[in-house]
Amino acid sequence: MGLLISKIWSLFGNEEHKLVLVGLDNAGKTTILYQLLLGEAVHTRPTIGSNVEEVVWKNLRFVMWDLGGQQSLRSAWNTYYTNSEFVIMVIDSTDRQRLAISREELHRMLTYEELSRACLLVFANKQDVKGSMTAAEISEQLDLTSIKQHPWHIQACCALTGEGLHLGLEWIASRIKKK
Ligand SMILES: Nc1nc2c(ncn2[C@@H]2O[C@H](COP(=O)(O)OP(=O)(O)OP(=O)(O)O)[C@@H](O)[C@H]2O)c(=O)[nH]1
Ligand SMILES: [Mg+2]
Repeated sequence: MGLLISKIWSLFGNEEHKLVLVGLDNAGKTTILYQLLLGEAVHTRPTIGSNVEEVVWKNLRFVMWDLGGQQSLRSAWNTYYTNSEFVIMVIDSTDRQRLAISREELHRMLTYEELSRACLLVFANKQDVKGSMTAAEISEQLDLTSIKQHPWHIQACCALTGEGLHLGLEWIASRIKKK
């Protein structure tokens, strides 16, 4: 009965979906969060701790946790994992040098029991910058095809204009429907 009620409840779009935005410092997580919330690029500062906002899109309600990506803050990411349905990893597509660090952080993160049922969306951000890596290149460097336990998807985007962000949300919505 409880399950039936929650299913009907979700049909009306009243269910909240928890997402965590992770990625190295300067990747563009906070810019993405506020672009989705406000439809504009805001001026950001490095996040110390986290930002949390409710983003309503179509008939879906997301609670988005944007976590600080500086090295000293990454060890605290796991304190946000409980009940997260989606992990959004944001990559600065201009930052070739630190892609290996992103790969390590990503694969370490996916070993957490709290995320065993989570889906992964990777945003290949900063596509407006000339010479930035393509989503295909990033996918290969992050070794995404080795991820078998989590549905995943990579989406090229530009947080400054918002281009690509809603395509990412479309994928998330498609995963919610499959649940
Ligand atoms: N050119 C370009 N710059 C971007 C884009 N997205 C974000 N930026 C810039 O990148 C810088 C860092 O953005 P933030 O959103 O603060 O990065 P963050 O991932 O939240 O960083 P931390 O909070 O330190 O983890 C800012 O100067 C943004 O304006 C993008 O798509 N293109
Ligand atoms: Mg930030």
